[in-house]
Amino acid sequence: MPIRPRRSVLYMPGSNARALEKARTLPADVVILDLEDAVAPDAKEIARGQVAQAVREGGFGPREVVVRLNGLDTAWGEGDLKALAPSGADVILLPKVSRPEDLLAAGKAIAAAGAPERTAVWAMMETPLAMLNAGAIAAAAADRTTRLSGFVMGTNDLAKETGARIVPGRAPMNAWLMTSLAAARAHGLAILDGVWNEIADEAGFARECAEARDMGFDGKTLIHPSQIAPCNAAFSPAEKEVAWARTIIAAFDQPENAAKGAIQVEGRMVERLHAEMARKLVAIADAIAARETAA
Ligand SMILES: CC(C)(COP(=O)(O)OP(=O)(O)OC[C@H]1O[C@@H](n2cnc3c(N)ncnc32)[C@H](O)[C@@H]1OP(=O)(O)O)[C@@H](O)C(=O)NCCC(=O)NCCSC(=O)C[C@H](O)C(=O)O
Ligand SMILES: [Mg+2]
Repeated sequence: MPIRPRRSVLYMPGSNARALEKARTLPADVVILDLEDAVAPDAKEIARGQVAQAVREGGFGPREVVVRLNGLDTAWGEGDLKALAPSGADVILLPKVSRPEDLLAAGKAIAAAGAPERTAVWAMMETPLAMLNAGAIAAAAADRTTRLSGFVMGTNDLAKETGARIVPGRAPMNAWLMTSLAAARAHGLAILDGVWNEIADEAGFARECAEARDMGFDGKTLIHPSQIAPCNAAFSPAEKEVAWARTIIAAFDQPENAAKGAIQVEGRMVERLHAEMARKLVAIADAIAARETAA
């Protein structure tokens, strides 16, 4: 699979026509057109129609287009599936996945509703059961009928369902975040951090982006356009990091190092696993550069 930057992942309510229009021009790497919790029950049908039309019309350029459906066990799930599965969205995001069986059933329903093969599935990790089943849910990716290729943390629902508070540093949630992350990586999935609700608290947001990057998330889900630029900055490798990665790669490419497992570069011990990490970092930096020159 080609490496895609997924630094900034902006939710927008499917009922908000202005936001859907703006999605085509904002510098987010991924847009999530939401039919679930951002949309009031009275607006569900309008939102479904608007999102289906927006995805069909296209015009999102390099942005990955994700549609979040209502739960397939809700009054709107089946209608959402019929309208959105064949739309050509890059990803269908399923809310409140709690067990691997949820993904197996959804995969069948998505195929039956006419989704093209290229449409992938991401799972919202946002229930207490999902935290207990994270490894088994991620392992469902081995069954290709699930189409599973990513996790999205739902920290608002986790707070609601567990009573854990969302506090600076997120100590009450760190075990869940890191367990979900390990589960995702064990099975080759992308994983995105939850949202920061305090739109006006820019310093707090920057701190949480840096934490999420250091924890290993690919990017962070967002709720407002003002969060895109700082999020992109936090999840882009710094020039110094890219230069160091290139130095490591070049060092291992030297003929005298061809048979060595560990070498010294500029006073530091570097192993072949560091060269692998360096290649990944350079690939993501190149993908970001390509994204930023695109529309
Ligand atoms: C939070 C908001 C309701 C705030 O809206 P508003 O007060 O209208 O914001 P502004 O006046 O500052 O808007 C300025 C302009 O930006 C556009 N805008 C705002 N938000 C978005 C957006 N998300 N995407 C695209 N464009 C957006 C406005 O239209 C204005 O445009 P212009 O007319 O040109 O000036 C609102 O930001 C919002 O609805 N945010 C998204 C909420 C959402 O999607 N929530 C669901 C996901 S969060 C979640 O719960 C995740 C998970 O499930 C969990 O459990 O944790
Ligand atoms: Mg949620």
